[in-house]
Amino acid sequence: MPKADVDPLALALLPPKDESPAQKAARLAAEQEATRISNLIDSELRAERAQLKKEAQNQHKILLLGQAEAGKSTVLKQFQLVFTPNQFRAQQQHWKALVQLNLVRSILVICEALTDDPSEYDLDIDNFLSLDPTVSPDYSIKAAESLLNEGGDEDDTRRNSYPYPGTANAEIGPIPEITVELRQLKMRLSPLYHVQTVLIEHLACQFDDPSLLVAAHQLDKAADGAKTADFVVRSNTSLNGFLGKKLGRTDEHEQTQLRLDIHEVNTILRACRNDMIALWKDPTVREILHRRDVRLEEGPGFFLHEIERITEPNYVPSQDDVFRARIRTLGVQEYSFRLETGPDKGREWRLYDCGGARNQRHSWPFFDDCHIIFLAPISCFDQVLAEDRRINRLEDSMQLWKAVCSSKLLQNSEMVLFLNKCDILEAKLKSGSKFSDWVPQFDGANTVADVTKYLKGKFRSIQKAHSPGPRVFYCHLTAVTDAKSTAKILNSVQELVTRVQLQSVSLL
Ligand SMILES: Nc1nc2c(ncn2[C@@H]2O[C@H](COP(=O)(O)OP(=O)(O)OP(=O)(O)O)[C@@H](O)[C@H]2O)c(=O)[nH]1
Ligand SMILES: [Mg+2]
Repeated sequence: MPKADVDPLALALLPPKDESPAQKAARLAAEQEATRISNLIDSELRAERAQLKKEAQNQHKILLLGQAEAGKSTVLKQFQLVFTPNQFRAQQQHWKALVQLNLVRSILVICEALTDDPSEYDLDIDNFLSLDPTVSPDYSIKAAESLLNEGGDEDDTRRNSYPYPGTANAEIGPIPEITVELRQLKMRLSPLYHVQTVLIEHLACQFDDPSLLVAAHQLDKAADGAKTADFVVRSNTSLNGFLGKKLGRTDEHEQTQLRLDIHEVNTILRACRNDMIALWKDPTVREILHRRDVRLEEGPGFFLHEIERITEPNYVPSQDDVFRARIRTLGVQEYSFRLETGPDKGREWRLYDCGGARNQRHSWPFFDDCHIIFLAPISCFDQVLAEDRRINRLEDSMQLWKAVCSSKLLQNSEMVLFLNKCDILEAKLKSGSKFSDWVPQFDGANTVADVTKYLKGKFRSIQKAHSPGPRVFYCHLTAVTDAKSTAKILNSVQELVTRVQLQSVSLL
């Protein structure tokens, strides 16, 4: 045989030339055993793969997508209430610290606004309440003309720069004088900075997320001028995991300390109750907020109308409080449950709640066998993204919808669009905000019916133009903080997903 044709590996595996019969028998036995073990591993792997495939077929994956504050985490809570109500109720009390924190943050926003020295007041309200501290200081938005322009490219030359009226920095007229009484009130409420720190620490333990502790300490340091810091729920924390968790610390002393701190929080909140109510009711305060264009009522986690109830000694969050409590999602939060009733009983649902801020979207997990619930908050037609103040929020939702519809990986996914926050839209239109001031092409009446009809048409045409293949347009007008109407919608989503599954099985 020519030298080049010799396989060096085969040569190396040849038995030794001087192998004795006993050595040969031992070698063959060892080879046989190795083959048996290899076959066993192969068959175990095959069985495992088949099991995973079976489980995947028996599972529905739903991605909740949309920009920050669209309502995705709220839909997740609604799913929990509709499909695993016992679990939801069992966990209701765990939301208490978050509701208290939302309330305290609102009060501190007001305290920050109570200054007549403009150099002292540069509070970025969106960030203070919920979002990234790293936002652009540019308070312009895209031209309304390009707002609903379907192509929606990123051409800066088509942007109109004009001041955004919904920001804290857009001061409208002079600030009324801050009376001695108000200054004293503000002083008496200063222990709330400490309350805020303790609550964040407490939540950090519930979430088992030390980075929240960092946020708490930053707040501590900046107690006399806290302007940033955020509270978040991170990926790899499942909702079930977070809420089911006991205080995460192992050290008994620390746990006791934390409980004492929480006791202290409740005491301080009760002691500050009347001052908080007085602050929120004060006409001068309202005027200052108006002048500074701080619109707390429209923001997330607004509990100022319920100070008395929330500061009660035995306060337990109501169902409604849970839906209104605000915490930002970072990364992807997973939540799974099995249907307890109906024809699809036993089927596992896996929901993926994705952080919607711009810097979170790269981690959205797209699967080729999932369905999408896309939330577009339509009340924010006159607002900009907190993380990029050049971008109008409605425009951002449309661009995002376009990107999701265009995805090739998602071409077989059903997409259900929730035009959300219809309740806020209604209040806004009724209070005099004109949709056509922001969307000049809109020539309908300034009513929810006309505005939603118009927006439905826009989203429908984006889907039609950008989907890789034909796709049915499923759209609901929602206010996902409302349990009753949302339950109906989630049931119809469940029926849709089940029907699609049955169809795909019958096609196989
Ligand atoms: N009034 C009203 N508030 C809503 C509605 N949907 C959501 N919210 C509130 O808006 C805030 C933000 O909702 P989330 O569900 O946390 O938003 P998200 O999409 O998960 O936001 P990220 O986690 O930042 O991506 C919460 O305080 C909700 O209670 C709605 O339809 N109406
Ligand atoms: Mg969220």
